[in-house]
Amino acid sequence: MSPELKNGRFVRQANRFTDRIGTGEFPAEAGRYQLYASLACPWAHRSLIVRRLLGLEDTIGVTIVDPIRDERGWRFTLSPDGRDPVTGARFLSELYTATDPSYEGRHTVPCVWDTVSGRLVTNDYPQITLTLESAFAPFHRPGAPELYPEELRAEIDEVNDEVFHNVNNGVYKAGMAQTQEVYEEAFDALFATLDRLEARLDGHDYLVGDRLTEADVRLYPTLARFDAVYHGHFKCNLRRIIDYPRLWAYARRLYAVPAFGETTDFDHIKRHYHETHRFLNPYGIVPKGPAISWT
Ligand SMILES: N[C@@H](CCC(=O)N[C@@H](CS)C(=O)NCC(=O)O)C(=O)O
Repeated sequence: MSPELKNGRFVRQANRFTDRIGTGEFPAEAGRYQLYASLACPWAHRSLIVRRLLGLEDTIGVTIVDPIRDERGWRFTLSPDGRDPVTGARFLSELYTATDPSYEGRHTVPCVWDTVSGRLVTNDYPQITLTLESAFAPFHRPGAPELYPEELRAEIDEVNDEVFHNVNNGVYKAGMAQTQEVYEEAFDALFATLDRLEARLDGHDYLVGDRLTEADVRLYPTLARFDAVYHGHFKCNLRRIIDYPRLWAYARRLYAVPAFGETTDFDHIKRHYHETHRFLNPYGIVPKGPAISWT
């Protein structure tokens, strides 16, 4: 990653491709779109969880990138011939360039490719899960959960906002900080929010409305990566998730759901961060621990 830094502060780039499936030239259709994801990336993890929860595996294909990103970016080296089976590309960047030859931002996952027009529709990760929940509703499996119900949206949005700034992106702000002050600010906000979430889960299995929602989908990927990566690599070490009894029980409860557990790959997670972020970990040594059982 080439972090976006302003005064020692990590400021995440805006999402460049923001067309929406279900509008205009991009109708929701089975077999038309391909999702590109890394099992290491928390933003991509959300979309893999929702695809699986809603039973969209046969509707939307997925290509998983190699967990290690080198100077050429995400690669399709998990395929036997090193090429994405859908587009034939070797690097994710080829999909970005095919869509906009002048694009100069980072080539990020998750993103969604349209096989009909041969271009990227979106790399707007907060919108991707909402699109799977709304535009693809006709393709959901019977009994699929409604993750963003109308009556809970205001509360879900409020929780998501705090979780995004202080937790999902908060760990990156702490980990990428280049001044002590910026680091401590992110660190304090992160643990203050984790404390609030711990209190919020008192007597509740889920964050909002006593049911599984988009709020849980967005918090979980950060919890899954926390003790294995963020605690050490990003210096988020006031406490671990296993030190929070309710958050830890909640994280394991979600992990037991196949859509969460089976999309959680600790090997990709640990190798990606420690081997890719050489500016934080110059020798690329991957820690052997921690010994934590999620089951
Ligand atoms: N699209 C967002 C979030 C997605 C994102 O950051 N994905 C990371 C992986 S966790 C990525 O693909 N990074 C590629 C790069 O930095 O070159 C962004 O641009 O910040």
